[in-house]
Amino acid sequence: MAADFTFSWFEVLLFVLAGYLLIYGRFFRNRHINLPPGPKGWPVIGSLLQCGKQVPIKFHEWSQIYGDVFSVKLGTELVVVLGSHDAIKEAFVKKSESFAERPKRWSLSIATKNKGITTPWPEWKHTRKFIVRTFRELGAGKQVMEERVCAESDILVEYIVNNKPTDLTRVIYNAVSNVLCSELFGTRFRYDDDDFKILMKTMSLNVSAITDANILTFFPLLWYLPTSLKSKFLALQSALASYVENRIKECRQAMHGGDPDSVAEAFLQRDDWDDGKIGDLAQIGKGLLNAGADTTASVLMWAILYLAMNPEIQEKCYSEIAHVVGDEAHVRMRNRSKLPYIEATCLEIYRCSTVSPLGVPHGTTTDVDLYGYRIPEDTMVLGSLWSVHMDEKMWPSPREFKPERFLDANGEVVNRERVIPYGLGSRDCLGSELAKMEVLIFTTRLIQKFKFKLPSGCVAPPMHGKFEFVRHPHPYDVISEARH
Ligand code: HEM
Repeated sequence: MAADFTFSWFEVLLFVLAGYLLIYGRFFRNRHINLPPGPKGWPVIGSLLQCGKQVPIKFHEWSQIYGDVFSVKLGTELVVVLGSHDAIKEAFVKKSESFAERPKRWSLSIATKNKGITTPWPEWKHTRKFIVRTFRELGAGKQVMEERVCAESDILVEYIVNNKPTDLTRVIYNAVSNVLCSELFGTRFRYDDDDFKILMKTMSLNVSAITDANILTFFPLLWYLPTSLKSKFLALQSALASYVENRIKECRQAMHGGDPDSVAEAFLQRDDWDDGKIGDLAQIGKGLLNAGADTTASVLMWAILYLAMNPEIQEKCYSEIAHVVGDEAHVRMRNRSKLPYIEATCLEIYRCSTVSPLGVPHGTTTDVDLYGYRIPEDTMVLGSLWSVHMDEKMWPSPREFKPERFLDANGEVVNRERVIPYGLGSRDCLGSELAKMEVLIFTTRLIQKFKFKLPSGCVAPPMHGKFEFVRHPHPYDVISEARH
């Protein structure tokens, strides 16, 4: 219990000293290594203050000063940042074995109980492979996934209030979370279901708790102190895990014995399944909810904002969809090649929104050489997707929203491989196939049904967005005018 811990000042001082000696032991070891260059930070806090609130923008500036690979001290943590497409490819694809871990840090280990996927858990490879296969079977094989996304996009349309300035964040979150629940547990929920409302509330609190708890990664000694940051973070993680565990138990009761139609059912049908593993499966499910809902919802919120701010682009998208599939049929993944302007618009949405600007931290499995520098084992490595997507040499006027930059003179889509919202390599986004489907089907369904406009006289929100763990747009109201 938090209140039972009392320390004298002398004990605190001893504790802090011991901790920093330990950490600086590592620092002195690293001093003799040929680390990538980077900004000089202060003792103890490193360069945290220089980063400010717009960390990816600062990292982009530093990559222009120090090069494609630079290092920075954040608190007590040495972080290596990869600031270009080439550097990310070199590390995460070509030297994937050395960069494939997640860093062994307390926040990650405690939050995941060292289980799940986004975790320094020895079994992550095995688990990841199984989930990718299950998603593939639900997606490509039986097309259950696409049907579910189409059905949810129609329900979303019903919930969107016409002609009244409205913030759509909540309904968009409901829709993408419901798709995830369908994939994970085989059931969707009514948006007014009490259990679903609790899940939504817990997930939204969890997003801020994860962002706030970042500081604990950079000052790991804080984990030993009974701070409210830590207790809030742990309480929300455990609430989410027990929610998932209850859904898995329901799923087990409803199992029909045929081909699995959800991730939970696929696990429950495995030969090596026993009920003692239910906690592990809950951690896996929790990880998928954490990783999949906020990111996808944020891309869709950016999409609506960019469309509302660019009526001509919105109309071009509508005309192409109306011409190729009409007003009623859903756009399907197989239609993509016939919809180059839509594909270009989605690429531009991904690029301009870059909702995961620094990806998920990687950890080195061994001392490794990169671009002539030496990176020590278990160093935190971040791929700056923001730098890739804001590279002026590749994307002139990178802050402008211009789908045309992805179309050549013949109207063919170009440079799609230079947009990497899902990362690269063996730890890239595990849910990317589902997410791509959701972004395409939801965005096109909304364009088919509505004309989005910013309320007259209203100033667009600041477009730099809020850089949290996920990059969100600032809250905004939009008018959704029904087309038919
Ligand atoms: C548009 C939406 C999404 C974006 C932009 C996105 C982006 C990313 C990125 C950048 C990473 C880190 C890659 C790396 O470490 O190099 C990642 C990892 C991950 N994503 Fe996504 N993601 C999205 C949706 C989803 C969805 C829907 C799911 C689940 C169904 C999901 C599950 C995961 C998981 C589990 C990981 C960690 C993989 C691992 O550690 O091996 N993501 N995502």
